[in-house]
This record gives sequence, structure tokens and C-alpha cells, in this order.
Amino acid sequence: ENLKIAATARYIPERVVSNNELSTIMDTSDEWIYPRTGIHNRHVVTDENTSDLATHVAQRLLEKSGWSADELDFIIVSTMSPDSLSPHTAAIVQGNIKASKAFAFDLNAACSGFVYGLSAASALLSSGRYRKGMFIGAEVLSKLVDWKDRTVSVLFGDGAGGVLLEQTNESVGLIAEELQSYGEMGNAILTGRFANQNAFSGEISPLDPYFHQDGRSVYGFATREVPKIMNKALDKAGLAADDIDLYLAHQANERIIRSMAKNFGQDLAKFPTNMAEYGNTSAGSTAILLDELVESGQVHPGMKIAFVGFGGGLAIGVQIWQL
Ligand SMILES: O=C(O)C1CCN(c2ccc(-c3cc(CO)ccc3Cl)cn2)CC1
Repeated sequence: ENLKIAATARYIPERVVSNNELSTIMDTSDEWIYPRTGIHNRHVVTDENTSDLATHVAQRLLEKSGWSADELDFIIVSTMSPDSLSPHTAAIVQGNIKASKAFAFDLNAACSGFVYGLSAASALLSSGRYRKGMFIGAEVLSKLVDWKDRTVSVLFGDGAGGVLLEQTNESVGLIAEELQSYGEMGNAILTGRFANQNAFSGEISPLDPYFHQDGRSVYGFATREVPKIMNKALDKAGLAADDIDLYLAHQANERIIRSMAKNFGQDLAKFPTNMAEYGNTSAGSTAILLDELVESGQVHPGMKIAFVGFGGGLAIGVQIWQL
């Protein structure tokens, strides 16, 4: 499908929290966290929420591309940590940047959110009904974790990244995708639960709203199932793993990425990582990584890129792009 990524951008909140700082508020250490996860630091908001991060990304995308806000046909924000259910975060962004002709909606596919959102944005453009779209992955996971739970709170961070997409007649764009959910395993990654308490339900025991994950089973799921989905996407694209120049994988855990590289028979150099600095920023992670690589020149036109998302749902998504 002839689609062009016209610009990329990211926005990371300023406040850095190192593993060492975390060890002053909970019983943990860099020696415990880093070897298991590849994480040294994470960034957290202090006075911003998800829509603020996404709005910064939107403004940077418009600045970099020279597009004006009212050229946008739509804005999609992929997030599992919206400011509110209503207004949805994409609508807040649309209002903030005065994208007067755009419709906006949020999408939640947890850590596969960047790939699922890229799929939705690509489909809207390939339908021929729209020409220019903005897609942002944005998270403030720091409001969803229990900062007294050292097993989970050390894994996550806040951040956002995004792309501008447009129809093009250049032979670039989405080559193939494979998206798959595994709802029966959904309870392995839980957060943001609302109890179904109402005037007619009688007493419902309150649910804790915090992040819980069965790390071992998610780890096993990711290493087992992602390669299968990747191979399906490669088959659809008529490509081999060697043909992909870079694999931009969700930045959940360094060891998982290492095992994926081994599984695909690929050099670790093809799997750039930045979780050391940002932790797991769910739908933001691949978008942030993409913008950093574009900025450093490691990602440029002519390359074949695979975006790989996996996590809450549970869900997996792979998209292969010709840049
Ligand atoms: O070694 C240990 O104690 C543990 C072993 C397990 N670990 C894990 C396991 C799973 C995840 C994870 C999380 C999400 C949710 O965004 C999505 C995708 C993944 Cl693969 C992150 N870390 C951490 C250290």
C-alpha cells in the first residue's frame, strides 16, 4: 500500500528516576533491576498527563513536516493510560492543535498499541477516503502502577512518540502485517480495572486499579508466540528475516529482545533498544525508538523495517514497511 511516513517525533517528560533513586523509596537496586530488564532509568510526568505528552508530539510533527493542523484528516492516539475516558485523548490533542478538519479517536491495544494504531491509520488512508493522518502512541503508566509494588513499578515509564502518514504514489509503505490477540491469556497483564458497582448490583468488592502482571507467563508467551507471528508477516511479504534491515520491537525487556533476535537468526544489532533510559512505555515505546533512529540516521528511506508489538490483551502485532 503506497503510504509514506512524512515525519516522526517524540516527547519524553523531563523527570528522570534512576534505579538508584527508586532504591531510596523501595527495597530494590540497580543490581536487581538492570540484569533482569535492561532498565537503568525511566522518565515520569510531574505536572503533565497523557494528552500533554501527545500534544507536544503533535506540535513537533507539524513543525518538522511543515504541514498545518487543518490539513489533517484524522488523529489517532494509541494509549492504555488516557487522561479520561471522555474526552478521549486524541480529541484533546485535536482541540489543542486546532486541527479543525480532523476527526479523532483513541485506540487501546496496550503494548501492541503502536502497531495496531499504525494498522488502523494505514487502513484509513489506503481506503482512499483520507489523505493525511497523525498517529501517536502516548502513555503515562506512572499513574497506573502501585509505587509500593517493587516487582512492577520498576518496569514502566512515561513517554510518547508519533508519525505523520500520507498517501503517496512512491512505491513505499506497508508491505504486510499480521495482528493476533490471545484474550484467553488476558489476565496475565492487568491494570485500570473498574468495579461494576451500581445502584442495583448490591455490594461489589472494590477492585484495585493497579498494574499486575504475571511476568513469567508473559515472558514465555512473548518468546514463544512472537516468532510465529513474525514468520506469518514475512511469508505474506514474500521476505526472509535477513531482508529486514531493522526490527523495532516493543521495549518491554532486554532479555526478551535478545531471545527474539536469536530466534529470528538475526544479529542483535538489528534490534536497537532504548529501554535502558525509558523503561517500558507501552504504546509509546516503538514510536520513541523510531524517532530516535530517524534522528540519528540509522533509519532512512530505502530501508525495510519490521515493527513488533506484544503485551497486554494479550496481543501481538507485526507490520513490515518499505521506507
Ligand atoms: O526476571 C524477572 O523477575 C522478571 C521476568 C519478567 N519480566 C517481564 C516480563 C514481561 C514483560 C512484559 C510486559 C509487558 C507489559 O507492558 C508487555 C510485554 C512484556 Cl514481555 C516485562 N518484563 C521482568 C523481569
